This record gives sequence, structure tokens and C-alpha cells, in this order.
Amino acid sequence: MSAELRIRNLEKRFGATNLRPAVDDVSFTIAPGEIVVLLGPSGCGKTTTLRSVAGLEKPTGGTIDIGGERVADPVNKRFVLPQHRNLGMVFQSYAVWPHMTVEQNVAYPLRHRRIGKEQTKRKVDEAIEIVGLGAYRERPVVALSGGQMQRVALARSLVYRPRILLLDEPLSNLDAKLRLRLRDDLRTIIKDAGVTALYVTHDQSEAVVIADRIGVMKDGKLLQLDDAITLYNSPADVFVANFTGAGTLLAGRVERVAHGMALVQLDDVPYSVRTRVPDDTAPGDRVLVSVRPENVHLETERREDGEMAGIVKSLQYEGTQTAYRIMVGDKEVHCTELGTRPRFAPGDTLFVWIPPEVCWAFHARAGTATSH
Ligand SMILES: Nc1ncnc2c1ncn2[C@@H]1O[C@H](COP(=O)(O)OP(=O)(O)OP(=O)(O)O)[C@@H](O)[C@H]1O
Repeated sequence: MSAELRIRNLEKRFGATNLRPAVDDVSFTIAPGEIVVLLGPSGCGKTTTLRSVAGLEKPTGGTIDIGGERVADPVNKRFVLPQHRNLGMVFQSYAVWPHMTVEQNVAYPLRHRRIGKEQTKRKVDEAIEIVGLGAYRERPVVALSGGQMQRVALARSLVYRPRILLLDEPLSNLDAKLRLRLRDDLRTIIKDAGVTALYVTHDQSEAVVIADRIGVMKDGKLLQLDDAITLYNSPADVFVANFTGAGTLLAGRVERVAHGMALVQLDDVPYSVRTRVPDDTAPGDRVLVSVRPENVHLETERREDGEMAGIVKSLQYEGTQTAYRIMVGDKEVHCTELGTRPRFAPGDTLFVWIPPEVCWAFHARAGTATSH
């Protein structure tokens, strides 16, 4: 039932050809049964990509294949209508019938598919079980919570075994607690259903929990498509690093490099840091070392060579963790420490240790911010 989705050089322009396309030369493939999440800020083109797969937008360039069938190819004037693509869709708003029960809602798409009563019942039961609503079968959907309604929408889009499931910010109308609960269940539900899924969100924590691979988009471009661990530890560029929360960028020059690790002399401070670097890095290269706040260690005494002396500029107590801004010379380093009691106060002096294996450097290009 699940199919491969193959997108090649997808382009969607909404207006004049001189305007930047909403989707700009995007290519990726989702394997059968795989979940890919498109992540990016508002306006980056993720919804337009999803709507192009759904057939709700007509692309202006490139091709889309679902299970080996070409469904969009503007150059050759091929366009398969949405209702002939056999896709399931779940959107922000719960598109459920308010006057029907859970069971009736889930059975609805099968009405028009000439499926026998027995088989309908079996499929409906299965879909309701998958989304965990077994106990609510007879309930009118108006008597359900937002999260439960969204589960109904999900069951209804899975019941006819679509080739691909498309989800556009399906959790964004839920309150924070429900959002977390359904977020944690969604991956299991989609995997249990065995369906290929394309999921769109601007919420990185949602993407990390749900995806097999995450595609980060910006200005219509797909910047990187990788599993979450690669994305968080080896971001392809500064935007991806920043968008996924790497709050510190330290500019410097490579002194030595061997086996994918380099020693980088930081600009304007008397410190060098060891960091992982791209393969094509050479001594003398200008780089930006990207550091995630949760990977920075703060020490009261210098224990290792390479620790940098710093002073606490400010802190934000967040209940289960404390976010610090530390000044190392004129450079600001962000650090987050887990724990319900802050260990440091503004003005405290300390030592900052950044383990080399969790540092990642990019080549510094003209025009990129060099430090903050
Ligand atoms: N129907 C349309 N007509 C003209 N421009 C559009 C249309 N739909 C989207 N756009 C533009 O295309 C770009 C990409 O929009 P898109 O909705 O795909 O972004 P997004 O990343 O999904 O954002 P959001 O998270 O806000 O939905 C935006 O600049 C948007 O203004």
C-alpha cells in the first residue's frame, strides 16, 4: 500500500517570472513507509511543496512521481487530479463531520468506494484502533477533545489505505499538552499504518520526534535532508544550524587539520577550539564553529587544556533548565544547563569547555555573520 514519492526539480511560481519561486528546484525521494518532515520558517515553501504533491497546486516545473506513476510534469502537460492520486491528507483544522459519530466519520471515505459491509467494518475498526480511539467509537465527534478530533481525521485519512499520507501542521491547533501527547503518538500511528508520509511543520521538536528524515527549507530551497542526529550534529550551513538551535557561532582560522578534526584559532580571543570540520578543510581556511548551548560545559576551575575563561553576562531560569549567556572576551557563548537550581549568577567568572566531538565548523563565506 505505501508508495515511493519522488520529487525532481520541483518549481512553483505564483506570479511574475521575475519573482522568487515559492518552491525553487526542490528534489527528494521518500522511500515506501518512510516519514519525511519538511521543516522551515513561515513562507519557506513547505506547504506549497506538500500541496503540489496533493495536486492542490499545479507546479510550474519539475516532476512528481507517486509509486512510479507520474502525477505532475508541467513541461509535458501532465497533471493527475487530486482525487485520482489516492492520498490521505490531514490539516491543521480538524476536517471532521460534526454531526457524525467517530465510526461514521472514519467510514465516510469508504462509502464511495464500493466496499462490502464486512470489509468496511474491518477497515474502520482497524483505523480506529491504530489511532487509539477504540473506546470512543459511538461518540459524536463534537463531544471529543481537539486531539481526539485530530485522531479521527487521521483515522479517516488512513482507512482507505492511501499511497501517501500528507500532514500539514496537524498539531498546531491543539493546546500544548495535547500537542505533546499526540506528537509522541503520531509516529507510532503512522508507522503502524505502514504508510509513506510527508509532514510539514515549523516546530523542530515535532520534526525530530516524528521524522525518519528532516528536510530544512528556506526561501523555497531544500537546504538539507538528513536524519535528525546528522542534522543536529553536522548541519549543512549556518541557517540550518541556527534554525535547529545552535545559538553560538565562533569565527576563526584553521591552524591544523587531521582526520576530520581541526584546531581553530578563534578571532580576537587568545583561545583555540578543536572541532569537527568538513572533509575539504585546509590549514588557513576561515571557518565558523557552530556550538549548541546544551553541549557547552561550565566549570568553576580549569580542568582541561582548551577551556576558555568567561564571565556570566545574564541568565534565564526556565524551571527545568537555565540558559546562560557567557562572555569569552567579546564573544557571547550560549549554554543551557539542566537542573532546577542555577549554578551561577551574573558576574560570576567560570571556565567554558566545548567538547570537540560536538563542535562543527562551516566554511565562512563572504557575507556570512562572523560571530555573535
Ligand atoms: N496562492 C498563492 N499565491 C501567491 N503566493 C503564494 C500563494 N501561496 C503561497 N504563496 C507564497 O509562496 C511562499 C511559500 O508559501 P508556503 O505557504 O509554501 O510557505 P510555508 O513555508 O508553508 O509557510 P507557512 O508555515 O506560513 O504556511 C510564500 O512567500 C507565500 O506568500
